[in-house]
Amino acid sequence: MRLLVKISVFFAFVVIVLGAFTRLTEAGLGCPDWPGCYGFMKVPSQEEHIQQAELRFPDAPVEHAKAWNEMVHRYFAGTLGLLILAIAIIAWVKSRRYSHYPTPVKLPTLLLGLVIFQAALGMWTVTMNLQPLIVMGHLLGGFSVISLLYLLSLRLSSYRLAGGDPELRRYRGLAFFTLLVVIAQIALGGWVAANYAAVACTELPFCEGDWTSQLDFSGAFSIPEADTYQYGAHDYNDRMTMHVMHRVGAIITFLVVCALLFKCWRKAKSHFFRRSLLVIGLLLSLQILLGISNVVFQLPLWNAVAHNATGALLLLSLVALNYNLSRKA
Ligand code: HEM
Repeated sequence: MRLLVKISVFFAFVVIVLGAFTRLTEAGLGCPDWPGCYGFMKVPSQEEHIQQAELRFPDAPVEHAKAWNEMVHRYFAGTLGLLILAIAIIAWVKSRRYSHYPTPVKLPTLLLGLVIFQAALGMWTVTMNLQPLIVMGHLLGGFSVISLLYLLSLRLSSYRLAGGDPELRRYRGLAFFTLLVVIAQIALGGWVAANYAAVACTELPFCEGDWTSQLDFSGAFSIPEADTYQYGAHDYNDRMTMHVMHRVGAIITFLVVCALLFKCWRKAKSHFFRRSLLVIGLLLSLQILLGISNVVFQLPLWNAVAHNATGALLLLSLVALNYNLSRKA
């Protein structure tokens, strides 16, 4: 089961990266239906199938590259769903057969429920034409799945620091608060991405022109009526406000994470904790650099994919720190 969970963490990471790639190549609606693609289980390629597809969906001509991006994401996500199902079944069976050897059951069951909900969000992403709340929810769902899988993998591994570090345990509250701040920042990033607000503010450190008088907070967190949300439905002021919120969030996140790292570093005695603090610091710096490059270079594809992937890794590094701070054995 331990190996299966580790493989699933890796798979979840691949699914997250493929999800970002799909969105950024504007392939979110590459297949207008779900779970198939134009009614087929793979992208239609033969002439006769393409004709059938275009008869079924006259408003959505087949674009092979986009459709394949979307389908590869779905195949990997489907495989991840099966892996999580297998983990849940193994956990249930083990906990019944070997009651003297405790096997986590609640976490695998929660994961199974979450991955089913995540599949539903994937479907609504398509059927509701990229509604931003659904797109952001799908991003957060993916990050939740990988976090819980990683937590399960930590629970199944033996602790490398027997007894933990009692000096550091006092920072559990701060570590948990930092985790919540990072989750909020990820949600803001998801909102910017889902509303195509990345290029709504092109200067640093803040936006061009008289941006302060154009801020519109209620507009930024509303959802306008629209037939499709591809390429965004908000006006400039709303998008610029979303973008500014994510930048302010980045400053707050930076300060809170640095405070945690600074306090823990002074008390940490083991290499184990020092290494994990270093990893968090490196991921935070990389994430901020990638965020700034998103703005300076106007959202290059691989930069934006890397910003998403590093966000996931930063989250995992904080999940691990939180878990290890409270772990005793
Ligand atoms: C700790 C800091 C940060 C975290 C955790 C974070 C996280 C995220 C996440 C998860 C996304 C959504 C990615 C996606 O859906 O593909 C995002 C989007 C974005 N972030 Fe950040 N971010 C951080 C800092 C920054 C900074 C400092 C900037 C710029 C100054 C920035 C600029 C952007 C932009 C422009 C997007 C939209 C990208 C797109 O449309 O794909 N981020 N961020």
